Amino acid sequence: MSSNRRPSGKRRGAEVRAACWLARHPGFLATPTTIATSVAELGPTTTGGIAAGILAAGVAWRRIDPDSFHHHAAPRLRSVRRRWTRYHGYAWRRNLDACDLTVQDRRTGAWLTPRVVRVFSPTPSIDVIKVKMVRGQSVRTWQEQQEALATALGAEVLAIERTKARLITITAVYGNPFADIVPAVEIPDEPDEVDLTAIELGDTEHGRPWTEPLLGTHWLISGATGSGKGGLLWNPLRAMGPMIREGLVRIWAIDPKGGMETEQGRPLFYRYATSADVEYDEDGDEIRNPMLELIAAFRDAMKQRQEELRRESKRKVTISRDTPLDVLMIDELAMLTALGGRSLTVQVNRLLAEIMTQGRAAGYSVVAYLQEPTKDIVPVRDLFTVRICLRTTSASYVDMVLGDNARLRGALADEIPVTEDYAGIGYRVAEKSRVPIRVRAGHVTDDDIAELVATCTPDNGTGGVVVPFAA
Ligand SMILES: Nc1ncnc2c1ncn2[C@@H]1O[C@H](COP(=O)(O)OP(=O)(O)OP(=O)(O)O)[C@@H](O)[C@H]1O
Repeated sequence: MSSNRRPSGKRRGAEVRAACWLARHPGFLATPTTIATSVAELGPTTTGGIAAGILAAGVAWRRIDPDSFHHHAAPRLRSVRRRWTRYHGYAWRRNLDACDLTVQDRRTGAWLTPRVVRVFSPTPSIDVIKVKMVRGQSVRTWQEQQEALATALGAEVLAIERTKARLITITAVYGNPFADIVPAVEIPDEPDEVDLTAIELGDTEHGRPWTEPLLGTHWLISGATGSGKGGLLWNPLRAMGPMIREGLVRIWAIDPKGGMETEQGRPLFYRYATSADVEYDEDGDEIRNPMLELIAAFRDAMKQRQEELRRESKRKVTISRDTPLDVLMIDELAMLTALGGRSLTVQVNRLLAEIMTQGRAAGYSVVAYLQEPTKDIVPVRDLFTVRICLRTTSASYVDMVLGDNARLRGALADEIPVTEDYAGIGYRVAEKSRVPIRVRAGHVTDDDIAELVATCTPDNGTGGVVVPFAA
């Protein structure tokens, strides 16, 4: 039965409110109680020793295994600290007051302050704050004050969305953790220094190396024009340089934008095709498309490798000169999967679906770059296992690349400013927790590419000879 009762106008008693508050914050009583009990039972020296031990263990954890510390402990500690410093008490109330986000109860005259229910700070620059709105407010009330609230909180950008009845989620991004350009990743000296399960691409916002696995995965890199996708093409090549040189990794490169972006690296590639190689008849109809031929040849090579593995009763490839990691890199995938002629797009989508569903165990990976990640542009989108989102032109693209609710959890890629200061900055999400992390690709200059070509050109490369169509 729905209640039509109007609010009584009476506030709950102070003791009831205090009890409710304590029920919501059990740690507030539990912590001093535990300390007091420990002091009474074990004595102050032992209690102090335990506390120092816990602190020392935390410091040691951070020093010995910073990645796992940043993944597991730091977000929790940071969330608690921020909850009580940024989003609590007088500071929180004053900020909301300044933005007209507190509401006066007409009957009691009391000022009602929207309550922070939960704070999660996955990284030092991202806070996700769940707030319970007070009566009379809607998500629109908050969205209208979005800019004022960002200023009051000192955040660079905010996103506000309704997540449940009366609950909103505010995602706040603070500052730019990448004040300096990240240099291009180093080219290792020898192949055994390359880890194909951790290819370095740049830095995370924790100041740690940003790595992604390539063996057994397919990468999708999405970003608007000028967002810095080039860095994510050249850094992995630099990181794998010695393996390319020794024929342990073979790059099959396709550039549907005519080769402007990739021409400089041509000697590195095992196979290479660009839109400039497409042949037309006198009527302008396409008679030969080497880019399609290259994808078909990649698929055929994968089939052959699968057959060899089957004959040897192996489930997975071991990377060697005879069975290298074959990587198909496609700059601007949309040109082949949506924007080409109908026959081309149908064939490319079919081939890619086949390669991406079967290629991983055989050592065949696809790395694709694109600007618009919608399903009609890239029907094979869901087959990519590693996804990176640089600056996007639409808020909806973020979840398309990084998965449901990635934007709400902090990946505000559509809010990355359109300036070169922010080029190469984007988001990735942690596999298990789905927590977004800000990353920046290393900045690869023409000299860095020239160094790569000079030191890592393989002797088995065809220098761009296009293989015949064997589909
Ligand atoms: N990681 C980076 N750090 C600093 N600056 C970068 C970085 N990556 C790219 N830039 C700069 O940003 C500009 C655009 O980069 P880039 O050409 O790689 O963008 P893009 O996403 O490939 O664009 P398009 O889709 O138009 O080819 C370049 O001038 C480049 O120098």
